[in-house]
Amino acid sequence: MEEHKEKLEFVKNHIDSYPDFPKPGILFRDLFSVLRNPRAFHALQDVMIEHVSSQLTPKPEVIVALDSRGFLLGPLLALHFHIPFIPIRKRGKLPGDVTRVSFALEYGTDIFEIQSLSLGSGQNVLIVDDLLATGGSLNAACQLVNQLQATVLECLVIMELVYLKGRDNVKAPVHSLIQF
Ligand SMILES: O=P(O)(O)OC[C@H]1O[C@H](OP(=O)(O)OP(=O)(O)O)[C@H](O)[C@@H]1O
Ligand SMILES: Nc1ncnc2[nH]cnc12
Repeated sequence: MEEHKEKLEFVKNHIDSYPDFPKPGILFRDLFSVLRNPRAFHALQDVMIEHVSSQLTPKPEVIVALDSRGFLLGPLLALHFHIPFIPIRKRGKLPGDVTRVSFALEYGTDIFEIQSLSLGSGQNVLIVDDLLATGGSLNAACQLVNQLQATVLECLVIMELVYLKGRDNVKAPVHSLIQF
């Protein structure tokens, strides 16, 4: 437990912050500054795996992650737990039959898509992303999972911008490892 906290603190200390990026008024929290440091990236992987192993029941059957920074994280869990990795992508990037939803961002609007054959009815899904801001992205992801008749066990994010109250907009349990 102490070790878990120390690893989280270590990761937090490696998150760089950029005021007024990409727009005035946004304080951008940069996941890439963690990935740049192999010890910090490893600590991040450890705390994600520990969370799923010790705090999440039932266990996920599928990892779904969000375009694009979620793609750096979801596969770490999918490989570790030997379960499928499924992407949710911004519009027009996925081939075949897709299920679609539009949503609002902290700085704009967008459309998310998932391949319709990628989830089975009743599957337990863990959704992974780097950051929770307004919650628009994660809630859209939950809608897509639900449209395919699967169940969102939890949305796991590395960083939560608590002051934006984004978790109130997500109709599924949210767990954040680091809060700002
Ligand atoms: O809680 P929200 O207000 O929805 O914002 C959070 C989302 O915003 C960022 O992605 P972005 O859309 O900037 O895309 P990127 O990962 O491709 O940079 C971030 O990686 C989350 O996915
Ligand atoms: N403040 C922020 N920092 C990094 N990514 C974000 N996505 C939405 N808001 C963000």
